[in-house]
Amino acid sequence: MNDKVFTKPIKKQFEFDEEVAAVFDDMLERSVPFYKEAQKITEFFALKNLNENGRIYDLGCSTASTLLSIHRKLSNKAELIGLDNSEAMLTRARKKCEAYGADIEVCNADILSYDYKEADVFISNYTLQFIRPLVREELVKKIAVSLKKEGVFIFSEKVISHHPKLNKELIECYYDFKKEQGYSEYEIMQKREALENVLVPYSEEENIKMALNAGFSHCEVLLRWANFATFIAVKE
Ligand SMILES: C[S@@+](CC[C@H](N)C(=O)[O-])C[C@H]1O[C@@H](n2cnc3c(N)ncnc32)[C@H](O)[C@@H]1O
Ligand SMILES: O=C(O)C(=O)C[C@]1(C(=O)O)C=C[C@@H](O)C=C1
Repeated sequence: MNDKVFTKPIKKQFEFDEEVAAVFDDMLERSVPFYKEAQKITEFFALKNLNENGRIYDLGCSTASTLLSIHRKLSNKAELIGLDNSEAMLTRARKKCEAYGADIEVCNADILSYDYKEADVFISNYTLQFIRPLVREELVKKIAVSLKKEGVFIFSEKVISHHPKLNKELIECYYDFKKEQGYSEYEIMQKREALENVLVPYSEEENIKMALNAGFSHCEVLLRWANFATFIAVKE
């Protein structure tokens, strides 16, 4: 279904509710530049670092698109677990997994308080930005602790620049992308307002620093387009 959520005046802050979940796959493909490429690169590095009988967690799995793409390429036995706290998203995730006959566990859980088991890979695409900065680093620490030695954390985020002129241009560049995707100026502004104080992006450097502070030995960018980036953090 086509995303028309912001064609009408907004009444509340952005939420992953029924209305958003119903159009979410279209919203992401048209709102995140190179979304499919980010998913492919996530899939590649996730599979490279997954051991036989290993475990992958996807934090903020939404409709399970990423885990389904990993599942399609899986050659060994592994546990794929998606966590999300939006039942509207999870209903769609379960339907998709059933339709593809994919053995993926999707749970309604808060990624901040979940009791993680040891895992080979953690993924969190476009989700940390929705976690309050005060607790975001605590969550990344929890991920680092729960990863096996040599495990990886792959995450994608909207990013900002601390160079004011460049930051303004990055946003302009992004809005041009959205217009090309068929969003009107009105929809873009409405969504911008709804996301205010809900989506709190860090810069590329701040994301890397956060991962290093949380106990990862290395973190770098795998993919970046203007104000969107995919990172990999390695535990040694
Ligand atoms: C932008 S979407 C993620 C997109 C998805 N990872 C993908 O690549 O298709 C963010 C998701 O995080 C979930 N979320 C936000 N805060 C959460 C929390 N504290 N616990 C669990 N899920 C959360 C939302 O419900 C939403 O589905
Ligand atoms: O549309 C925007 O302005 C965005 O920031 C895109 C974005 C994201 O980056 O997570 C915001 C909310 C939705 O979850 C989908 C995509």
